[in-house]
Amino acid sequence: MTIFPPGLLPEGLSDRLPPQAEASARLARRVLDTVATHGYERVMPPLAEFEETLTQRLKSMRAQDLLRVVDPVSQRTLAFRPDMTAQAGRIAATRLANAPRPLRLSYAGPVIRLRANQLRPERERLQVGAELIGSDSVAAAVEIVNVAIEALQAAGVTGITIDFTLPDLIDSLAAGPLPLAPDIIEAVRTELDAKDAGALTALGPDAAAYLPLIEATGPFHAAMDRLEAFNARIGGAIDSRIAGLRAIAKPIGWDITLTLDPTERHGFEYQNWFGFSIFAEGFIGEIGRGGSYAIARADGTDEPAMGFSLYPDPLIDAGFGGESPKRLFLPLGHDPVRAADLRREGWQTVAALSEGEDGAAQRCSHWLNGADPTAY
Ligand SMILES: N[C@@H](Cc1c[nH]c[nH+]1)C(=O)O
Repeated sequence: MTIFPPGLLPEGLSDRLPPQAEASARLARRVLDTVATHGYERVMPPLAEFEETLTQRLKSMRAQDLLRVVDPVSQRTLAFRPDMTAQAGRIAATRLANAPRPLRLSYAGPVIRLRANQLRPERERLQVGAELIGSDSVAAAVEIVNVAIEALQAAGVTGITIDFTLPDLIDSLAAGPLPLAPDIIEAVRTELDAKDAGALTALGPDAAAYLPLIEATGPFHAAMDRLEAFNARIGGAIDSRIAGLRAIAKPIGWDITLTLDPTERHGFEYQNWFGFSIFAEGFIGEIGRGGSYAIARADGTDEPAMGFSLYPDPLIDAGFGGESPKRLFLPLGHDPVRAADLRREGWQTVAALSEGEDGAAQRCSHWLNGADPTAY
């Protein structure tokens, strides 16, 4: 039998220790508090569900991304949640089906994926987010993007970039003004993703019609001009998308960098007309994502929704959410009434249990010297 070293954890799973564990909770709290000021109310779905209920609700949530286990009790396959958006959708479609719309829900908790991605080796990540259920309008997008920005700013994040995308653009163009044979749609998507103009042209004239989309990428205003030129060439087929993007961008503060990548689809498996990625200066990869999507109702119809999720772990690693608490050592024989007063004033106290303990070694900045906290 293999003996496991007691400190060994499965690949991609790890502990958060002091002080990061507290920083993580604090950061989640700040985001939840910010979204609460905009009317979003918290739900706490379970860590695992029946695999079917997770995959059914959101179109194209792929079963192969899920970490699954067979439940000995129900004999059914359970899956750890990879994304709480699907669970908020399930709650909205079932237990809160009759709650008035729009329904504003928020959530925070760990999510688990089968495989880590190249940028981050963790399979478990903290996800904090908000979902606006009942609308996927431009007004809903404006609210969601701005609430996401405000939540990050409340957490102390600066240098924010929002990258807009139109996740179902290729599908809708292919079904309308720029027809593509079904067997080349995927190849067109791949080459647009790779921004490989040569390979796109090589797929034939139908595919080459999509070339201008490669150019319509980059800083928002310049990229939008190129997207508009493309739109003019296809008879205004994406007028409403363009108007929508412009309206969403308009109220965003000058301190936020806006970019456009209309064909970006990485991470947008279920979003439809609108998607966005959030980046922060100094961090590789996105720290959040959001967009519009459809939730399947029990009667088979769809309900529109819009939301965002943040993945704050890289921020926590970088020290966001950290605060140096005022930590006070209480020597043996201290005055407990005074200590209680000081706790009410915001001190964290560490009481000696035996003679000869060292408060500084307990990471205390001060010790209680009579009635006065005294710095070490
Ligand atoms: N949950 C999605 C983002 C999202 C929230 N709501 C809509 N989209 C993600 O993590 O990629």
